[in-house]
Amino acid sequence: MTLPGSPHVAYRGDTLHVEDCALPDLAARHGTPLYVYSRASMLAAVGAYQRALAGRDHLVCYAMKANSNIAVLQTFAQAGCGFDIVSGGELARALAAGAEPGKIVFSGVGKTRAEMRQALDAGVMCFNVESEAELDVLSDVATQAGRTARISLRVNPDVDAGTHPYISTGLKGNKFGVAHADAVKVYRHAASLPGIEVVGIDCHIGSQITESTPYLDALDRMLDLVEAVESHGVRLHHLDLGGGLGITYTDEQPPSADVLVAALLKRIDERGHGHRKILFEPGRSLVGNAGVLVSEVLYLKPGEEKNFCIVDAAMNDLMRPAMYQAWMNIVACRQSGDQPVTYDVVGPVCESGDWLGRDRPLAVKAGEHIAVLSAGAYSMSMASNYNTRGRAAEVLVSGSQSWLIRDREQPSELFRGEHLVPGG
Ligand SMILES: Cc1ncc(COP(=O)(O)O)c(C=O)c1O
Ligand SMILES: N[C@@H](CCCC[NH3+])C(=O)O
Repeated sequence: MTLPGSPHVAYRGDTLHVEDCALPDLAARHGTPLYVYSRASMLAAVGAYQRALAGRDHLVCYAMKANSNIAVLQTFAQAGCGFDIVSGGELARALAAGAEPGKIVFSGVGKTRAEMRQALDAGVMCFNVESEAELDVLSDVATQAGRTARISLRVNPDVDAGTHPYISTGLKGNKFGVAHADAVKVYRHAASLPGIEVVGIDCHIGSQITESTPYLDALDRMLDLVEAVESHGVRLHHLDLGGGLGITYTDEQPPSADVLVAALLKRIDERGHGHRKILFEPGRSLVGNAGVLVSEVLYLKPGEEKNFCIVDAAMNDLMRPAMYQAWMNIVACRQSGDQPVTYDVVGPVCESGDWLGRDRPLAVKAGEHIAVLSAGAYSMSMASNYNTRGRAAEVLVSGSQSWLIRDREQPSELFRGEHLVPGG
């Protein structure tokens, strides 16, 4: 039976599989909560971008904040991707996974001097600079290091991405990027600074975007700027169109990556910019539908107003429902013929906000497993240790093969760096 999301996550008979691996078997082998990812799903997703960009100078930089397990990064590095990073920690992870430094772009509004130095020493392709103040500091750090920082400005195009306010980034009121109206001035300043080489322009308007129109509007605003900047003699070699393409959690129908990229390339060509290198920074659309979170049903608790299905995964494992009221599909790993009951699916954490799904029809018993679908992006990467809960294990699947790509965190690891005070 097919489910919304990835074709690689599907029922075979009554049992939910990721590719050829049955989820109850993986749960029995590795315990729960357990994240399971389909490699074929990730490769298909990145392939759609790459095919649409074939024949032109391009780079798909996976926005690794979506899912930063090093085996996931390795998968994308081997597929030819670069990476969009936002911290020194992400740089270290990307390099550990085999990323080519020359394919890394460094985004983020609050890069520290130490992170800038680390990235310069590694030889990243480009810093996506988000303010004039950051530009001055980067010039200083690069000059002191005797290096040149290649930069693009992240421009805030003031376009409404039509998504959740917490994940919209391209409006005037957002903290991200340089205001469109200031960009020419800031580019001219950049071009005058020692240790700085201007190489591109960048924009990222938000996440879980389900329409092409905001992208086309932002692109037009960017191309206007490119023309204005170049009229002042500052050359821009690449256009980085950011990430943000949405996925299907339930009934959303975002454009496919092929369709979106084709529409953007058409506009770029029509406006005479087809010679430029094109970058994208997709995160969610490469990994979101590739992952599931498998959890064991601990207790079924009938209530006066609600029935609760208490599972062993909680908001610390998967924060999206609590944080954004995000709706994520929850299904039984083994379908039974029993009549479904409507439950709030909740975890063991001591917060009323600790829920994974509300009012969900499920036919499950204690000891059986449920799976939260489309949990490959912003799920494990946002997990915390709240309530001193070790983070989940992770498994990568390819066909009938599976690899444990992250051990379950043990309680002793959680207070390893803490210290008792003397004489207490
Ligand atoms: C600068 C930047 N690039 C790329 C992304 C990836 O976004 P998404 O996962 O929605 O594709 C993000 C996160 O929204 C971002 O902040
Ligand atoms: N964490 C958000 C997306 C954030 C995008 C970060 N730039 C989500 O789960 O939807």
